Amino acid sequence: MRIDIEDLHVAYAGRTVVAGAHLVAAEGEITGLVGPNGSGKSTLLRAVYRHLRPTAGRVLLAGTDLRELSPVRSARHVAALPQERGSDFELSVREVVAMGRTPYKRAFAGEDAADRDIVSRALADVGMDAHAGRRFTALSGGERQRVLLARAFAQDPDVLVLDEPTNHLDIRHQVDLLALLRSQRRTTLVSLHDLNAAASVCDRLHVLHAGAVVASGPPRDVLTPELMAEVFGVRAVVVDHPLTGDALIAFDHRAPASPQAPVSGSRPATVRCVR
Ligand SMILES: Nc1ncnc2c1ncn2[C@@H]1O[C@H](COP(=O)(O)OP(=O)(O)OP(=O)(O)O)[C@@H](O)[C@H]1O
Repeated sequence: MRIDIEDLHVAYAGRTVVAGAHLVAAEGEITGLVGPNGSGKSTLLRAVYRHLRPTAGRVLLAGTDLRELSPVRSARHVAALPQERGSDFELSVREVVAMGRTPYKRAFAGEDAADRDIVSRALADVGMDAHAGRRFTALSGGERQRVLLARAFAQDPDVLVLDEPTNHLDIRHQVDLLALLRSQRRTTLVSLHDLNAAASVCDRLHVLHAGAVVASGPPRDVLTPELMAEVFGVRAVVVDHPLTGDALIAFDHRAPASPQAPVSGSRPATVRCVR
């Protein structure tokens, strides 16, 4: 199922932080959302997984406004890894992952064999099967992250919405997770800070800046040195990755592109939208 975001506006207490965003997450593709701190990535994703109500515009799931679906019906289609990584579950790891089956259960119905299989597979997919009996609150940040991803997988959604899923993960678990997302071929909308990870895993990228989408397209078309300077305020060159051939962004970690960071409320003048 595809997601269409049309003229989306989202505000906190009257302050608009996503202003007229348009983007498509195509069926079966990995669509990446990148942008500086505070550019509105999490806010946009919160509107997609219905944590926030847009002040204007729409989020369409296969052509239907998400708001027309009941919360249970939309939870069967869209699962999220939010940035709020619930630390207050006094539950075992397995119980947290089993919460992903809730949209399919009648009130007070227990797990059946199919649910147990799905939960076990989700735990194995994130490499947390050996920890199934542990208390969620006793896990490390990266382990919690993987359990919450397993909960999203257990929801068996058509669309995955992932806010910084590689946060806290060591490099091997980052690589495993990104490979898993690619192999699933599910419609995935994912925010990522690591632009090299985004370049290698995403079919298309959308760059958010000051609440607006300022560039969209295949990673190699979008992640240019000019965009890196104007949107992120850093110097970089883009080369071919010697192992994979993907775009590899080599940053100058010694000096920014300009003495001051880009002002978060102002949009770059010259970034070109690639469609
Ligand atoms: N719960 C909130 N209440 C009020 N303002 C908020 C809230 N959450 C975020 N904001 C503000 O909205 C703007 C966009 O924040 P958002 O978290 O969407 O950005 P982001 O691109 O995900 O940032 P980051 O890369 O730092 O995670 C920021 O100015 C932020 O301060």
